[in-house]
Amino acid sequence: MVTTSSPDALKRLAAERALDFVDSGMRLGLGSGSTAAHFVAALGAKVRAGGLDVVGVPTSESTRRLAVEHGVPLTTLEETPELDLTVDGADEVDGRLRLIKGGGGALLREKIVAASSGRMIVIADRSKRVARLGRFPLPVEVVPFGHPSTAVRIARALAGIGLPTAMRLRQGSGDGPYRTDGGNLIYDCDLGEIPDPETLDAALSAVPGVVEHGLFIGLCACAIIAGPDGIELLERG
Ligand SMILES: O=C[C@H](O)[C@H](O)[C@H](O)COP(=O)(O)O
Repeated sequence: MVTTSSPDALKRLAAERALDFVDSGMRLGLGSGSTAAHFVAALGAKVRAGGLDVVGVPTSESTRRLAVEHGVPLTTLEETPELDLTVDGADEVDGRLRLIKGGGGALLREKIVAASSGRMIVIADRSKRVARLGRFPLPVEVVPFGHPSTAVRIARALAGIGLPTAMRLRQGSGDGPYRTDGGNLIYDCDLGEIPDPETLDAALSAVPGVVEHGLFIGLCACAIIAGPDGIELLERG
């Protein structure tokens, strides 16, 4: 039984539980964000203790640095195109294991790594579990070339399926817009509840200039959700 409901303690609890799914010899995708950081730390501790022989592909430069710091051996998708398991966080998870990701800007590499994995497990605290996706602004990654024009076409695509069109270009910590690890830009879309994520997925993917978006559909096989009363395991049937 968990004695604290602090979000960070719950994130760590979910991350540590994910270690049960990791076996020696596995090729792992290493997610990004604060929950995934707990997993990388726990994984590194087990590797350093000599109990685990794994390699990992990081989904962001920050995860790469963290993995090095914690002694997790790394590889790349160029060297290791197929992975066994990815463990990653999420901004929202619904009951059908559909996700919104990309709050930290790592959605493109995260989706490539998850799609390259035999299995994706999401780790999250209870606040991420939703009945319907969309309260969290949906990140849409676009190439810098002509991005205001791409934004107009994203808005038209949203309006075409009856969704709100409010969006904003994500700002960086200094001057200018936020840049992803791949040098792209992100528009965060305030959609509210998304009635049909699959239709939205198709509509956004069809806009030239959109590199990727934060809806992850059909990728997650299992979610480990930690709450003050314990862990809930959601698995795809
Ligand atoms: O781009 C960031 C990733 O999709 C993260 O996994 C997601 O934002 C969840 O992050 P956190 O575990 O920090 O809430």
